Amino acid sequence: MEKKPEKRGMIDTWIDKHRSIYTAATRHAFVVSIRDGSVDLSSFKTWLGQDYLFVRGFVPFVASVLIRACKDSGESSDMEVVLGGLASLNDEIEWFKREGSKWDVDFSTVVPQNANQDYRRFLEALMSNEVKYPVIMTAFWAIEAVYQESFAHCLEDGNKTPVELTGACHRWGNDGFKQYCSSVKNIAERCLENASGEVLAEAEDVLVRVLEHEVAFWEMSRGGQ
Ligand SMILES: Cc1ncc(CN)c(N)n1
Repeated sequence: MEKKPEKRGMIDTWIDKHRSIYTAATRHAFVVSIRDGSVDLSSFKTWLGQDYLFVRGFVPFVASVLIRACKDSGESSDMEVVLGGLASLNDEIEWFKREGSKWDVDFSTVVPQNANQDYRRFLEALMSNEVKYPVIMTAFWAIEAVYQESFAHCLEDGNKTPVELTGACHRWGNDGFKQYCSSVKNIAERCLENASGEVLAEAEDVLVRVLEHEVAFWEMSRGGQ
C-alpha cells in the first residue's frame, strides 16, 4: 500500500528555509566527532559540565512551559506531554551526576561559559507571560529536537561512537525521546496553524535563535566561547 505523505507544517517549511543553520546545529563537528570516534575527551567533559548547568536552568523553563500548557492550551494532552518532559529531567540530572563521577568532572567547580550564559538568558526571556504560546512551543521543540537529531546520528548505522559515550547518545537518541519530540512538534504545529502573521514571524525568529544558541553551545564545548 502506498504510504500517505506526512502533512508538512510551518516548522518543516522554516527548517527548509533555514537549512544551513539547522544542519550546523544537528550535525556539528563536535557531534560528528563523537560519531566517528575522533572526539577529544576533554571537549566531552567540557560539554558535560556545561550541559549539567544548562539543564539546571532548563528545568524552570520547562516548568514555565508546563504552566502555559495548563493555562493557555485548549488541549488537555499538551499538559501531559510537557509533564512527561519535565519528569524525565529528574532522571537526566541524576544521569549527569553519575557521568560527572565517571569522568571526574566536579560540577561544583564548573563556571558557566559565555555561550551557556547567553542561552540561559534567552530562555529566561522566553519565560515572560508576554511571549505567545505558539512561540514558546516552537522554541521548546527546537531545543529538544536538536539534541534528539544530534545524538541519534551518533547511533545510526556505521557509527564508531566510543562505547563509553553511548550512554549520552542513548539518553537523547532513543526512540522514546524521538516520539516525545514528535508530540511536542505536533503541539507547536497545531498552535501555529491558528497564529497571526506577527506570531508566526516571532516563532520563526525564535526557532532560528535556538539553532544559533545550540551551535554556539557545541562550539563552546570544542573550546571556543
Ligand atoms: C544545550 C542543550 N540543548 C538541549 C538540550 C536537551 N534538553 C540540552 N540538554 N542542552
